[in-house]
Amino acid sequence: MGYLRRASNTLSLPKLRSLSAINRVNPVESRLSWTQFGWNHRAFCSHSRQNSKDNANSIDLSQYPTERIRNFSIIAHVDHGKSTLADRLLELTGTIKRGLGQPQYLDKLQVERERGITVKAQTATMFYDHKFQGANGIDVQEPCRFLLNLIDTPGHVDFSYEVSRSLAACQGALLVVDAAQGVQAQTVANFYLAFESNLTIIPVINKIDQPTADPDRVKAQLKSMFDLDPNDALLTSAKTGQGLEHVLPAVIERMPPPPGNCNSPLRMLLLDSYYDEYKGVICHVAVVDGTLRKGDKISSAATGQSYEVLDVGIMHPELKPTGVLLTGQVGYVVSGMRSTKEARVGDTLHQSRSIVEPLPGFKPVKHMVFSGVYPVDGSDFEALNHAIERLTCNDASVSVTKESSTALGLGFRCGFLGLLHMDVFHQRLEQEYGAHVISTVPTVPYIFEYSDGRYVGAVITLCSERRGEQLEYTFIDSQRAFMKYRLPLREIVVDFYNELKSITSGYASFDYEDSEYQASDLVKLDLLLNGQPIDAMAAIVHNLKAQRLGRDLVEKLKKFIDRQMFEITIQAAIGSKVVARETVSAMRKNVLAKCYGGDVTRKRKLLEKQKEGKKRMKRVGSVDIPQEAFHEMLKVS
Ligand SMILES: Nc1nc2c(ncn2[C@@H]2O[C@H](COP(=O)(O)OP(=O)(O)OP(=O)(O)O)[C@@H](O)[C@H]2O)c(=O)[nH]1
Repeated sequence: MGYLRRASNTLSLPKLRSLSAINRVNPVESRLSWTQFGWNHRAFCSHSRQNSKDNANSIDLSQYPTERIRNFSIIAHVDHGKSTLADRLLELTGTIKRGLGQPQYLDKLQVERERGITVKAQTATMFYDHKFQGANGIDVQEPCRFLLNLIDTPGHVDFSYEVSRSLAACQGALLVVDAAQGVQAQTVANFYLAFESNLTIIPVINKIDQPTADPDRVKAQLKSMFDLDPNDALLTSAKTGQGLEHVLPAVIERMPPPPGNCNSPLRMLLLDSYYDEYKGVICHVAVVDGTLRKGDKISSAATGQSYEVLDVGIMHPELKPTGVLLTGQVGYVVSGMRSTKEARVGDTLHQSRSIVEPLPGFKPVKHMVFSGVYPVDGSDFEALNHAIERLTCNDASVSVTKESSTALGLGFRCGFLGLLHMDVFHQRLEQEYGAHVISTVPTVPYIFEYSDGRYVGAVITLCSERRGEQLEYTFIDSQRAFMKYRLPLREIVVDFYNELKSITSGYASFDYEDSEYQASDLVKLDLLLNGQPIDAMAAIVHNLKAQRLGRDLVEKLKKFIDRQMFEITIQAAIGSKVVARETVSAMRKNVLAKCYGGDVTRKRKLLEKQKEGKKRMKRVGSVDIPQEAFHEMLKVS
């Protein structure tokens, strides 16, 4: 027999074989000190004296120094029997009474019971009497009582974040595998989570009562896939109780006690939290170093906020106040946190008076699915806000940001670990908080890459349109390019900078210095109103651009000139050659207004007279050009 314990995160599986051999120590000399606990192929243990008489009110945690504590998780693929096994262990230790407890006691949420799956990791503290025996069956010592913290974890991949957080509080894990189904996808994923967390892994082949059970095949799989010694596997049936008596002794003998220094200043890892109507935010914590007592002043390393410890205790399996939590123990703390935002999962809590190095915390969550959540009735937005805040206190793996939709009004954009996680979140919102929501079609995150990749393409186009000559083009780094151009000054003075900023979303910066005069094919472009040149609007332009510019100028000027009693022609010309022309038509005075009926020749006479008058005005008339027209004309380049 042996156990698998990883010494470093970089260790490869084949190397583990020799490591497990190194870790085997002679058990005969063992006393109550983990460093002396050993393991022998023939060693066995006296199993439980049940502790059903354990009186919660008299729990004295000072009886349990770290060497008498074991923190372990149960991990497995979906439905391989974790929760059932957890129930049996709670019964075996008298933590819950047989038959009186509901099946899957630790699956407390309605959604868990309805769906028959675990979605929240749950912790329960058990007490168990154990005595070590030597190879010859002689007791090595008197039985002594151990404090065991069991964490039941979800099996579905969507909730693996719960598993990884739970493992942070453990030193060992029971890897449960269905004796008929063998190793499955989540068995592998969870094994590696535990392996990378440096945990001692004990394989438990469960459901051996099934007719199709084939424990030998599963043992071979465990050996070939994880290099776990087949002799280490425990064979159990959580249904019939077969083999269960070996589970807790194996936990005590093979798993190490929590590390940590009881004389160091307090450091606690915030594992989970939830909101209780009466007590406020209840935090689940693992005390890594030092001691926590009711009445202590503690601070959060993340927010710097301070709190007074109002209540402290263990989950046995319901909240049991103990007034203290010692190094290595897992329990709950009520500290008057008002908002769930204050209880940050992965945060380090410490005594306010001491300065400590924060614990590493947890890896950030990677959201895979996003969906909008809106109240069915828009006026319920605040109530939904409240419900989501409460629920995310208990499910830190959901990301929430406010958003608004034209059709649905104010709501939230939530990120989930998968579709089942999203579904469970919606169901919990409804069942636990009575919130009726509309959720939008789930979507996954995308990264957009614009087809031209960078802004440089647009900048090159702009510069060549402005008759630029490229002198230099280099990349400063993967994000930034440097370009040097020789550009005609006329092309950049007016709006080049604005255009550059606009096509690069403001990222490009621009500087220029004077270069010497250059020979160029230039012409003078005149603007004429009714044949008369307007000096102030004449421009020197490049010959190739003259016609287009002429057209632009003429069209633009037309917009600024009001209609008058005579027709106005606007022309652009290079010398005597007109390159563009527009006409502002005349306003027509109704000279026939007073002619009711009457002779048609009289009407014609009046119209002819009007035409003559207009010709005269056109010749002598002057056109008003507003000041802004001059300004705007400059912008046409
Ligand atoms: N025959 C047999 N059935 C078992 C045994 N252990 C558990 N089951 C059944 O297997 C099913 C799944 O058990 P659970 O304990 O809910 O499995 P789980 O691994 O906690 O499931 P998730 O929390 O969803 O991952 C239930 O119907 C149990 O009654 C066993 O030893 N033998």
